[in-house]
Amino acid sequence: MSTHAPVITVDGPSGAGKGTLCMLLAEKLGWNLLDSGAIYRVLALAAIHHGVDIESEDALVPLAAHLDVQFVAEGELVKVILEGEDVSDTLRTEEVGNTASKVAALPRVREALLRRQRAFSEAPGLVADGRDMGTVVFPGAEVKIFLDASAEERATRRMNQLQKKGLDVNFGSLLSEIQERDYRDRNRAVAPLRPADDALVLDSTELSIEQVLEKVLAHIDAKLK
Ligand SMILES: Nc1ncnc2c1ncn2[C@@H]1O[C@H](COP(=O)(O)OP(=O)(O)OP(=O)(O)O)[C@@H](O)[C@H]1O
Ligand SMILES: Nc1ccn([C@@H]2O[C@H](COP(=O)(O)O)[C@@H](O)[C@H]2O)c(=O)n1
Repeated sequence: MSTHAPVITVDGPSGAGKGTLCMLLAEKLGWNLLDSGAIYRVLALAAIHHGVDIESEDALVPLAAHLDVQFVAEGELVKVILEGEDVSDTLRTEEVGNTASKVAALPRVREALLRRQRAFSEAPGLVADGRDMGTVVFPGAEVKIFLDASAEERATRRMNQLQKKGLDVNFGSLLSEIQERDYRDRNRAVAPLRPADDALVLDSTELSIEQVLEKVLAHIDAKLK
């Protein structure tokens, strides 16, 4: 017998702080966590490794359907293992993010990844991070958040994040990569990035991580009580 597990969805553009918020929520509630972007990134990386044409939906669908990927929790971090190899760091590069957004625009690829994402919904509950969590993957979710921030603020956050890792980055190119990815994600024909009709839309441009968490927890309390 399957039991219903509650779901909180957090959608929004790249660098808005979804991953950070979802990790804190999952930790606080003791719920499962789905980083759906990581699944699209893994597919992009698998396509690169296997020399699969990222514009060929026919070639990508079987790869998506049979992705050999494991998410292994290690303390606060989640290691991503693709075909036996730890790809956690490679996965986070802007190049892989950009390729992911290209493969994510293909309808049959998205369809092939749906079941894998829905399988994360298990007791006691799920916090799901992505672009179409509230609109397509979990339309019946109990709580839906759409987290936004200006492109300039998101590029600044990404630059600080990469600089902390010791990487040399250029603000202008980061900003144009973010804008290019936003445009593709918002304008694709299938599952475009947009807030669900019943989502709380939160602009975090002027908010700290703690302020975002406080507002979201108050909304969750109100919705789940
Ligand atoms: N409200 C905030 N204020 C300042 N920095 C923030 C805020 N929220 C998140 N950050 C920082 O911004 C960076 C990007 O955040 P995060 O990875 O959570 O974004 P994301 O929306 O999940 O991006 P992506 O969709 O590309 O994975 C991180 O370094 C994080 O610490
Ligand atoms: N539900 C989702 C999640 C992600 N994508 C696409 O993957 C790209 C990478 O996502 P990150 O969250 O890891 O940055 C993103 O730009 C989207 O194109 C998606 O389509 N649906």
